[in-house]
Order: sequence, then structure tokens, then C-alpha cells
Amino acid sequence: MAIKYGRPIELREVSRKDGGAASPALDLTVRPRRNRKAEWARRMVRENVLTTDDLIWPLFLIDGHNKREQVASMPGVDRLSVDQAVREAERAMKLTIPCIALFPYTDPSLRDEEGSEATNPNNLVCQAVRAIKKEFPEIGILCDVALDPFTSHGHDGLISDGKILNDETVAVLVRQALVQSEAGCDIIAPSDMMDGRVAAIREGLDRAGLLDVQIMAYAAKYASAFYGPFRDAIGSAKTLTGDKRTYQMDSANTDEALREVELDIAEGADMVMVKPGMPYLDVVRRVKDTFAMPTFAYQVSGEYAMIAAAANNGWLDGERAMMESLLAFKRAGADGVLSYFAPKAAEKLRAQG
Ligand SMILES: NCc1[nH]cc(CCC(=O)O)c1CC(=O)O
Ligand SMILES: [Mg+2]
Repeated sequence: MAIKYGRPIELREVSRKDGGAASPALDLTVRPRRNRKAEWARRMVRENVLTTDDLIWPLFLIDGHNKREQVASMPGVDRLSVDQAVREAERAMKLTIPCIALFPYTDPSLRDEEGSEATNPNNLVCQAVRAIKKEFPEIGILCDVALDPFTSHGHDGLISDGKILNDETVAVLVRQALVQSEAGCDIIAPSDMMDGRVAAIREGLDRAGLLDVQIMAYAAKYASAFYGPFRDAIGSAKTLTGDKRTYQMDSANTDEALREVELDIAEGADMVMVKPGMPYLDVVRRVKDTFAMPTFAYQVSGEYAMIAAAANNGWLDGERAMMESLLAFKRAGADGVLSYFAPKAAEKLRAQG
């Protein structure tokens, strides 16, 4: 049958025997709206679904006890002392969120040129990992590997003459990954974008007998304006000198993202990540289609802040925008999303049953 946008040609005579005069109906065989006529019908044809298993919840840490400190540019997000982080880990577990991610606000007195606090086995992140694992060993913990929460200049690596040193930085990152893993971290997530760090970290972990520690590589991480609120949260916004364009990717590129991902897989990444999220869903789709790897996206602080701020102003329905944005990652092919909305979204998903 020759069907092209309407009734098959062969049937046209019959359908139009009234000459089309009496009825204002269009001559349509196919009406896509039929499948959208009711909620039950929409549920039948729904292609993607968001569940609590898709969520990774990033938490910010701060020194102290029984302390929660609001992050001004991320309404609804707090920096947490270790005991409070343990409570939130429990909340995550009850909400069946499989994994949390930890990011420290390092006391300025502990920051230096080399980010030496990053390799202190008793730093804030390691303390939190141990405390959470002690009470709730069954929740997954992901730790970021990069020097920016620890350096006085706010960069992810070591600097000499204004240049970010690659190979020297990688050596420090391996030690950072080791102290975090020895504290009990389950997933090491290098976010630094140095070349060769995944291979070096894998080798370091294996040599230390930490064969089961996974690596989720921030493989395609772009130099983005959307990290602004995160840098407030970890206290590197004011100190950061210059930008990160010599190591993070140019937002104009996607072929380059595929090459970065390919390298990280070859170097031993168990999972790969694209970051930021919403403005880079095309990259998520290409990465998933090309490599068929467990693929994650990071809905970053700026994306969270945009939705939260607009919602707080009454400019959009915050809950609906949150759920729509998270589902978009699934549609783009992501297996999961790091999102500051994780607990709120999980509560909503569980209320829906
Ligand atoms: N390397 C550190 C790191 N790890 C995660 C983020 C951003 C997360 C967010 O914006 O939510 C950053 C910031 C940066 O690269 O400057
Ligand atoms: Mg790389």
C-alpha cells in the first residue's frame, strides 16, 4: 500500500464518498495522538523509565561535628560534617539509591600548591568513607580523584610556570586513589582529565591488591561554565587562577570525546562518564552507541542551580523539571546520572510506587 502521511491512496475514494463537505475531519489514517489519549495508554508505549537504581548522589563534606552549612548557589544542598554524611548515606540506602559520591570542602589552612592533603590517609574524604562504610557497608561509595579541592590555586593538577604538569600530577593522583581505596571507597572516579591517569591508577590499585575497586572515568569532561556552584561548594571558586581549558575539553567537540572515551576504556575504565549532562546529551548518545559501555552523565551543579533557582522563583514547576531532566539522560542512553536531585527524585519515584 502506498502510505504517505494519510490514508492509503487505494482507500481514498471510499473514505471521501461524502465529498468531504459534511465533515471537518482531516483525511488521516495515522493519528499518533491515539496512543496518548490516557495515562494508561501512555504507560503502555513508554520507551524509557527512570528508577532509583539510575541515581548517584553527590555529597559535600566539611570539617566539624553535627554541622550542615548551606551552599548559597545550590539551594537545598548543604556541606555536611562526617556524622551528617553518615545520616545522609542511611537516607540514600533507605531510598534505594545504590551509590553516593563524596566531595570535600578542605579547610583553607590545609590547601597548598601541591594539594598534599589529597594523599593524607586521614583527610576528610577518607574519614567519611570509613565512617559510612562502618555503619552501612552495603551502600556504594564513589570518590573523585583530582587535586582541586586541595590546591591553593584551585587547579586539578600540579603547576609549574603556569602550566599544569601531566605526568607529575598522575603520580599524585595514583596515591590519592590508593588512600581513598584503602579507606574503603568502591569506585574511583578520576575527574582531572590528565592523560594516562586511568592506566596508572589501575596499575596502582592492582599492585596494592585492590582488584575489586572500580574505575568510573570522567572520560569526556568539558571545560564548562556550569561547574560554578560546585566550585563555591568546595571553596575553589575564589582561588582558581585562570581556567581549565588546557586539560578539560573544548565544548565544540564530539569526535574528540569518542577518542578520550576509547583511551580510558583501553586503559581499564569499568565505566565512563560524560560531563556536564544536559547540554551534552548528544555526546552521551554517541558514546553509548559507539562503545556499549556502562555510561554515566553528571548533571552538574550549574544545571541543578538553574532548575532550583527558576523553581524557587515560581518560574517553572521544579519537580516536573527535575524528573523530565533526569529521564532525558535515560533517553540519551545513559545508564545512570550523578545528580544533586537524587534524594528528591528518589522520594518521588518511591511515592509513585
Ligand atoms: N575536578 C573536580 C570536579 N569534580 C566534579 C566537578 C564539577 C561538578 C559540578 O559542577 O557539579 C569538578 C569541578 C571542576 O572540574 O572544576
Ligand atoms: Mg583522557
